[in-house]
Amino acid sequence: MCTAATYKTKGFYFGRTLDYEFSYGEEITITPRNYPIPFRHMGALASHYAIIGMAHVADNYPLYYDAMNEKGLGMAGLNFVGNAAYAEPVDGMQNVAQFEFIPWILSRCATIPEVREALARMNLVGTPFSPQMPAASLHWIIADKNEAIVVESMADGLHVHDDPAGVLTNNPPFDLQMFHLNNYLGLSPRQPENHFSPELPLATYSRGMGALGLPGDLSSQSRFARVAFTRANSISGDSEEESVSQFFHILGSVDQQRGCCEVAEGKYEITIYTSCCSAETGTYYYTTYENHQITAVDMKKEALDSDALIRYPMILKGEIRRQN
Ligand SMILES: C[C@H](CCC(=O)NCCS(=O)(=O)O)[C@H]1CC[C@H]2[C@@H]3[C@H](O)C[C@@H]4C[C@H](O)CC[C@]4(C)[C@H]3C[C@H](O)[C@]12C
Repeated sequence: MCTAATYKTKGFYFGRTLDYEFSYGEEITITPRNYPIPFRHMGALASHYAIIGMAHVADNYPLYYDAMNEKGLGMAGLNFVGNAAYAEPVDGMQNVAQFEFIPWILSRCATIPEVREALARMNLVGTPFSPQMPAASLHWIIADKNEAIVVESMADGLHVHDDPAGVLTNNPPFDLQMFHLNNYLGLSPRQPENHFSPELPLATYSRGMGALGLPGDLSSQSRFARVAFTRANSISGDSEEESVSQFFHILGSVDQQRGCCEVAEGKYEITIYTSCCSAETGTYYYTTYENHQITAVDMKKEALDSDALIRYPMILKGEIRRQN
């Protein structure tokens, strides 16, 4: 399972949890402006916006999971198993393989209106990266500081949904996830009043009862509701530190602990990493399952006009700061 979210203070923040039972060996990867990005059905793009994100690099190609470009546009791919369906290449369209979707969008678009235009001439195809790496079944959240959208390629075509909740998890399809939120419209961060029956002596006995009924399990539908509630009611200061700290708390509401989600005998899905990209500073912040210290890679400190990928392995292990 995975969860992605946006967050706005004075700045704009975008990130995700990557929940799975194993890792592909991902690294924080910067694609500088002059790295020629090859496209299977279109040739290479010689120069473009710089991109920072989490990627598995194979044959010197950045297979991004989530990323942001230097204009502050963010994009993440999340599992959409059983629902994702990709098209065959079509003449006269921009045929984009699903593993190219993040670089294709982030290399050329600065805003969501530009993304909508690009999507109108795109055909998302199932061309695999390699025989060992078949097309992943994904759907995507794309966001700038003003709005978020979700892109789902299904058997009946490409769907582009507005995402006013600013979150995405996995199944079911996005329109059903949004509809399901109606079940929770009575929840509130404030204490509830007795609407049950004036004839019964009902009263609150604890703080936090306004959100009683928010689902606590790890299913994607429950995580969608939980993270949407947490994000919508989040309050923090405007500084980068306060915003980033709050962002990790928002995604912390759907953190997956080892042991709670068994996917096969003795195999457990966990939150392998959590990320937060800052649009203003071009920084990729992350934590890992064993490293709760927020670690940062700042793309503006790199030679962004270069032509070679810049890679930072994740710092996987944290340290306990001892006070005595
Ligand atoms: C497994 C990851 C998604 C995690 C997730 O959503 N888990 C939820 C599980 S469930 O639905 O709730 O069961 C996805 C996100 C990005 C994916 C990777 C990226 O798409 C980049 C390449 C794409 C290639 O086609 C396949 C390998 C790959 C390297 C992908 C492997 C894998 O499918 C990743 C890592």
